[in-house]
Amino acid sequence: MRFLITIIRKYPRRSALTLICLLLASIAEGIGLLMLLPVLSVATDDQPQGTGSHLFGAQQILTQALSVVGLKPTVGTLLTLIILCITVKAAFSLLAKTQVGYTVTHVATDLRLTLLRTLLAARWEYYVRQPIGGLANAVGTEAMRASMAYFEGAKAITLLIEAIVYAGVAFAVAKMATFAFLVPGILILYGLSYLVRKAHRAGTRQTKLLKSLVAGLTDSLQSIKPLKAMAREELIGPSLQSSTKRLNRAFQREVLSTELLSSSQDLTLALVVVVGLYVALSQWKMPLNVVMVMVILLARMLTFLAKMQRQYQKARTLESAFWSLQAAIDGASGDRETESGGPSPNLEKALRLDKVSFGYEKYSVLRDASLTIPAGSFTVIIGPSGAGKTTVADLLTGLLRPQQGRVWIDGLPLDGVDLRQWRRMIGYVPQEPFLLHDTILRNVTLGDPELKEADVEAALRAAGAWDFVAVQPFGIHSSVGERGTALSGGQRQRIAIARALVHRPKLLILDEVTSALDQENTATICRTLRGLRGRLTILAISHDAAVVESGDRVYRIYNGEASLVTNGHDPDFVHSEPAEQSKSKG
Ligand SMILES: Nc1ncnc2c1ncn2[C@@H]1O[C@H](COP(=O)(O)OP(=O)(O)OP(=O)(O)O)[C@@H](O)[C@H]1O
Repeated sequence: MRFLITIIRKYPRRSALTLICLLLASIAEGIGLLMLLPVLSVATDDQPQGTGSHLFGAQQILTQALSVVGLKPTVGTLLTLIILCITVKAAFSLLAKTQVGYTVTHVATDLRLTLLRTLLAARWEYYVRQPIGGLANAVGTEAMRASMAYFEGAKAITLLIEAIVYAGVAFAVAKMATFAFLVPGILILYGLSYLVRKAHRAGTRQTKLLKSLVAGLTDSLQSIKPLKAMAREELIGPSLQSSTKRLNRAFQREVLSTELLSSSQDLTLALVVVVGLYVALSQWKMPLNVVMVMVILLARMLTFLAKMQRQYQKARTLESAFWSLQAAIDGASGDRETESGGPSPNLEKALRLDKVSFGYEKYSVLRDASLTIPAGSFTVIIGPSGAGKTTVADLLTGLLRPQQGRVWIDGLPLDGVDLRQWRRMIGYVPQEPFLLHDTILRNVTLGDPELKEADVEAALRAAGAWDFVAVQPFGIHSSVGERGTALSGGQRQRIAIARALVHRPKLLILDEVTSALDQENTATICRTLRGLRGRLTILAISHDAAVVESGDRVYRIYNGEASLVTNGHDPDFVHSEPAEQSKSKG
């Protein structure tokens, strides 16, 4: 199984230790079982009759081995040795199982950590294409199922080793009988392997359905408020219910395959044992003590093989979760953001878009667009909806890369600077600010331990948020609720502005931040922004006349181009803004 080999390769030392322990445990068990032969011989006084006897080979080796260490093969000695073997087997089994258990937790944890690491290192375009619920499902459910697949697979290997050791011991006692049991047993298991494939297909289906169900549910719950307000929540019900029912059918198919395999094995392998017993006693006239030992050995060997097949079936059912998660990791690492590792920019002169062209697939958004944002200025970008204003901001932060042209920070091209350092200088407030289900304090600091409560208060005051924060039951320690639903839209926006300001950025980007604010709060924000002018560079995307009037440079994005509007204080310009949709086909 490819996925087991992949995991074994990933943890070579632990896997080797597990395999060695399993082998030693099985050998100890095999020796213990082999000692049953002389015990039975001594107890029944049925001594081997020369080299032709079934018992002779194995028993003679044992007797000789005992005499080497000065032991006589009495019942007492042999039983003591059997107990010793069982103890050794238990000790090695414990060690092996502990290693398997540790590896299981490592598999889940390492897969989660790898996915999280690659996700955080991925480019912005990657997230745009991903259903977020699918990624959450990968970190939660798929990592768990993948580690369980390894657990079941490791158990299958354990059982296979035990079956091989039993077969070896049985071979040492009676070759023909072992062969006669083994061949039909293996053929039967091979015949039943179609049930393993069926379970695998059911497991693959479950993995796909679980992913789409969680992705669908996450999407729906994120937009539950308008759906409930319009009494449309039942519209999302049918698709989620249908996925749940299909998932149930996939589970049923798995249960059916599992139970069919188990029952078919019980029936057919019991037949093999009964027929074998009959042939050994009546046809081959084997001595009773040999037959007793052989029945123990071969029945257990077949049981191990049957159990091994059932464990393998479980591993195959869960395996698809591992590949699905691995595909998510590969996808994210394929879209890894490249780090140029260049110099840190400073933004002392200007930020420039120089003849930049950018488009999404067939849509051309910007064509040869150029604009300059002088350091310390308050620049406003206006333009019709869909013109490409947010795209300009994304190009400046390096979230998107120009298909033609360049972005410059002073004299440095953006693709040649240390991108992380550049972004650390930016305070960004998106059009739809997100809040964590946490306190106001944590929403502002995002857990940055260097930020003190005094910094947070100052940022909240600058964002015009202090008035409402101060009257919250626990002040900055009050919770904002799920995605900030305990606050009004305008309050959420001001918390997001405080978050952007708290680390004292060099460039502040505000994307329609006053859209949910009343005149008074808009005026507060504008006052704050005017006060900040000169100390940092501000880029505001806005349709709001108050913001436009506060800016000292205004650019209009229209028809893929950026044109400098001479004066942001000219109210006529705002009102004469073209209303047409500017999205143009490339
Ligand atoms: N990930 C994407 N994939 C495909 N097209 C996109 C994507 N993001 C944006 N677009 C398209 O690019 C164009 C510019 O989008 P952008 O968000 O920059 O516009 P905008 O001027 O900020 O609009 P608004 O004022 O409505 O926010 C739009 O036509 C939009 O549909």
